[in-house]
Amino acid sequence: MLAGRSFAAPARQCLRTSVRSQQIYRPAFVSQSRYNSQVAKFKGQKGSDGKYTVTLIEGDGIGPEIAQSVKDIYSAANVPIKWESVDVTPTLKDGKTVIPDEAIDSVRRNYVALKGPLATPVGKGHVSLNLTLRRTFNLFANVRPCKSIQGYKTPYDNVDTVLIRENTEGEYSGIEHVVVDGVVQSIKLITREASERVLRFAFQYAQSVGKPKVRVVHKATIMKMSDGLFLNLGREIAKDYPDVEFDAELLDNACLKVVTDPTPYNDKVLVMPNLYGDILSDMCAGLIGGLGLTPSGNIGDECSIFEAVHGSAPDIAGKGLANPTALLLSSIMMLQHMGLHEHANKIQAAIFKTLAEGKTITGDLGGKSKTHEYAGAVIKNL
Ligand SMILES: NC(=O)C1=CN([C@@H]2O[C@H](COP(=O)(O)OP(=O)(O)OC[C@H]3O[C@@H](n4cnc5c(N)ncnc54)[C@H](O)[C@@H]3O)[C@@H](O)[C@H]2O)C=CC1
Ligand SMILES: O=C(O)CCC(=O)C(=O)O
Ligand SMILES: [Mg+2]
Repeated sequence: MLAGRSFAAPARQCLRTSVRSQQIYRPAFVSQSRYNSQVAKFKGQKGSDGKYTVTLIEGDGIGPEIAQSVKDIYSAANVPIKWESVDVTPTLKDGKTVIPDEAIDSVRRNYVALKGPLATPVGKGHVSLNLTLRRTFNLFANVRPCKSIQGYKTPYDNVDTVLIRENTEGEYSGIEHVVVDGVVQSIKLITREASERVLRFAFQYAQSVGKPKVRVVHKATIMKMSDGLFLNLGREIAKDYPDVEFDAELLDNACLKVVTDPTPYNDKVLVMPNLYGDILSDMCAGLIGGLGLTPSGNIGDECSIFEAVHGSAPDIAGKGLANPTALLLSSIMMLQHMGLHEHANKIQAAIFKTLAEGKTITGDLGGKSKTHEYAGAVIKNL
């Protein structure tokens, strides 16, 4: 049983099926020593009231509505967490748009944050605050698990994919300039350092959740140097993990195959450059019922920020229609990351029970319930 189990268990021990089945929403660390040092930090953060302080960025659009569900459920479940809400509305500093120092300091102090979606304007306007946060804290791996929800019928009953997205560079850096009028250049920056870091993370993640294979998803046929570097490093690093099988697949083919039949992807951890992970993770969400269901964790050495895969959903914001499950499952990843397994398991079970009952579910899943009604049903099932 997972509850109370330490990450300090040897990697091979983690391959036991009983543990594996419960680890889906749990991120792993690149090394046991890193995990141990993070847990030690969390433990050191426990206040005299027995509670841990966690930074909460409620975010834009549906953010405050779904964050409220998390707060209500956590309070009902007596999770020993005090939320420290911070505002990340960007300000101008030395002519640059920056996230306020109070927010940055809060995440640094608490080591862990739960984040609602942050909207990015198209074209002119501030740079993505999501990316700014990932870069500020060097959150190098974005773990995006996607698992079928029992009782919620989709064309596939057995989706269990895990995608790990390089989180700090690639096209997503948005390094662009006008060459001459009518010609713009966008630079895809790929470095050995960031690629190696996320690739090693993927192998160790595969070991810790008991998936026997790592697959690099790439387009090295076209981007021979950038994706070529990522792919070749994958091949090299695979030699250090002989118990994990390694292969590679072109991105376009992966898109076709995963929507045709996702089952062959269940035994693999997919690892890829930033933009590909962004797109493929929304596609995987579509396989299990949509963006209302898929969580993620941005993992770094010093801090980690957990957030849903989805954005601010302006089309339904402020109407009480949002499904808070994705943010809730992100918070489950967060609790596992903090070693609060018992609370994680209890809330996760209540979420899945509520979804399986199918009586009090939100519109995106074909139900009629409001966000707070669904949260209320989860609380009843705790
Ligand atoms: N990590 C983040 O904070 C992200 C932020 N964004 C930002 O979000 C904004 C809106 O982007 P969109 O392209 O509209 O993508 P979106 O993910 O916000 O919404 C796409 C579709 O999914 C639905 N949806 C998303 N989350 C849902 C939920 N929890 N419950 C029910 N339905 C849900 C929306 O109603 C919409 O129809 C943009 O400004 C974008 O930059 C987008 C993706 C991730
Ligand atoms: O930062 C943004 O605006 C989009 C981020 C996004 O789509 C993602 O992280 O999946
Ligand atoms: Mg995205």
